[in-house]
Amino acid sequence: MTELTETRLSETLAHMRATAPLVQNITNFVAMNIQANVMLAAGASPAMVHSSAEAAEFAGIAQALSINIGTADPAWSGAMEAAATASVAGGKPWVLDPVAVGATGFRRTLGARLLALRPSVIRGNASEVLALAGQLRAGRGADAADSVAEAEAAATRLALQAGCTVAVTGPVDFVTDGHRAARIRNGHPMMPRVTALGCALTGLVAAFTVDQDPFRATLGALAYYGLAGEVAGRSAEGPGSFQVAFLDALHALGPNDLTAGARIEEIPA
Ligand SMILES: Nc1ncnc2c1ncn2[C@@H]1O[C@H](COP(=O)(O)OP(=O)(O)OP(=O)(O)O)[C@@H](O)[C@H]1O
Ligand SMILES: Cc1ncsc1CCO
Ligand SMILES: [Mg+2]
Repeated sequence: MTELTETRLSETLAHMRATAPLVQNITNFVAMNIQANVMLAAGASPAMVHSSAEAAEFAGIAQALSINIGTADPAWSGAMEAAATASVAGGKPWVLDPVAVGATGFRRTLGARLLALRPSVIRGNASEVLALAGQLRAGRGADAADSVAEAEAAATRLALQAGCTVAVTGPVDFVTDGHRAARIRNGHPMMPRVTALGCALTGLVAAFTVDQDPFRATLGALAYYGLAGEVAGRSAEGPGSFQVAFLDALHALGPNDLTAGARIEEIPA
């Protein structure tokens, strides 16, 4: 049994639930509420702490950190860098969500500065991963304008250059640490119709990385998330009821459901 079988990946959810990790999130104004609710429904303990007065200090307390540049400004960017630095100094994982990183000079500079602070995982859509890897892409604001397949090579290069795991999400997700790679075929087309579900996933990935191999933890988090989307999609009548059903599904699903429902395609090295 390889380390990427559905059964082994379901252990990453069991571990996250048993740990209920305290995760600091420096996220955007749009995502704050849904991200905290997603993380609570999944079994993690989120704290939204972004002030430069306390972000670095709190990173010393939290078990993991997620940083999202969706609505960053110069006051926040200093807190982001200080928190990431403290997290790395404490030997803890941190996860970067480079929202619309190709859109403006401010985002490109901030993205590069955060990348230099050695995230454990980068989670973005195809346009964001292409832009962060140096292939300039505007995306459409926070939404992807490129396919996941187009970003796979850039993701692999970025993972090797930055020494981290890179997750590209979309209709099919791609995850690599530069040496191992896999695709995840779970998910539902309603997911990009609800704002900030990608941002919320980034916080969840941070929770999964606590005391777990970042590559396997990311795969487990993405398969679980996509499966919850499938369950929600069965009863939802539109984006509004989907969001409610999605939180319920995150709460209801367990490791055995992941073993039964995860659709992972391991890509030979
Ligand atoms: N068309 C789709 N079909 C199935 N699942 C999808 C689809 N698009 C996105 N997803 C899933 O939605 C989740 C969020 O990924 P997405 O790529 O939409 O993030 P994002 O673009 O960063 O979102 P946001 O910026 O709004 O937070 C992932 O679990 C992904 O697998
Ligand atoms: C819509 C939006 N704008 C800035 S951040 C954000 C949330 C999705 O990334
Ligand atoms: Mg996003």
